[in-house]
Amino acid sequence: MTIFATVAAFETALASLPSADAHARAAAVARQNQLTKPQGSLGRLEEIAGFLAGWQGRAVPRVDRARAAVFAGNHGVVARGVSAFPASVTAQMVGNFEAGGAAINAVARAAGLELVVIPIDLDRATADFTEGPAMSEADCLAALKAGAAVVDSGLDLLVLGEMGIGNSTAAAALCARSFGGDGRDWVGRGTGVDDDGLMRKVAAVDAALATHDGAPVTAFETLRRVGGREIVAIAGAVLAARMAGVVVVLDGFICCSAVAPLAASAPDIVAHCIAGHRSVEPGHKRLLDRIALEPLLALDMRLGEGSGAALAVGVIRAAVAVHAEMATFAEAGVSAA
Ligand SMILES: O=C(O)c1ccc[n+]([C@@H]2O[C@H](COP(=O)([O-])O)[C@@H](O)[C@H]2O)c1
Ligand SMILES: Cc1cc2nc[nH]c2cc1C
Repeated sequence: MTIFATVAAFETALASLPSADAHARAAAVARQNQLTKPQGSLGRLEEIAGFLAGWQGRAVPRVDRARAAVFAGNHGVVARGVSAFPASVTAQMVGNFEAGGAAINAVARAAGLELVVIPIDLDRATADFTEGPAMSEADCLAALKAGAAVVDSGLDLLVLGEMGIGNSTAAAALCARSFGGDGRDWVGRGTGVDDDGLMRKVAAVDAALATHDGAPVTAFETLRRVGGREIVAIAGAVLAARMAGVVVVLDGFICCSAVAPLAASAPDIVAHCIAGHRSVEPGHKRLLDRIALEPLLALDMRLGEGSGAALAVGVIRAAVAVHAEMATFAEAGVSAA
């Protein structure tokens, strides 16, 4: 993917994002308004059908080929005691994903999603970003490319997720550096740290902000400095999906944090994205407000691994089904208003 060959190509792509097909969207809205229901009565299901129609360029959208991609990475900042779990759990959970035993496996099966798992250099954690950049330029570009590789233009929907012990601290740092605020504004309990762990997370984010203060606040530099490989890969997948016109379903706080540095310079970057759910990690609501996405579900989840986004696919499938299958007033002989 040439847009990830160089940093300049990446930033240029961000500055020239394609739009949805307005004609296909208008045709979908016109069809919705003829279906046997009071106009607007299917609420956000109607909006989802129009949204998919616009990005797929067809008046009657479909969800035949849907993929979930879960990226995994390890984080040097774990040395600061920021997670309730040891870093070794990242690779162990990848093994669990590959064996089919994790929550995402079950939810993906229930939602009719193909699942791909992409561990990125798990034996080579990022550097501790409280002290310097998490990644080299080459490593960050490689992670963007790993993300882009899960996108193919034949997909009807792409669900994104992540696994990485310590990555809720990286997510908080990405949000703070992109949107302002400090550790206290963006940090939460992640996998379930106690009060001391929470204080260590706040301190790590504040230290990272100080260390990288003065460095350029571009999308690439923020990803490279305080991100992690799995998060950068999600950013790459979101941008590649946009270029291919593929709708993305985002998961929780960490997954959504991947778009924070992009949204800071290109607010329209999430125009092809649906927020699958709102996680209980407190930064997630703040982040969704900043990127103006309204989550489909709010089920008090905080698992990650794409689970909330995959669950939302059931709602999206139903939106597409009613749009495609309902009779119009004329077809059913029902009197219109
Ligand atoms: O999706 C979320 O909002 C979410 C909230 C809390 C934790 N997680 C998951 O837990 C891990 C990060 O938590 P932590 O405490 O290790 O930073 C990572 O593997 C995420 O997938 C995910
Ligand atoms: C067990 C476990 C499963 C996960 N899935 C996503 N993040 C996770 C973190 C932990 C600790």
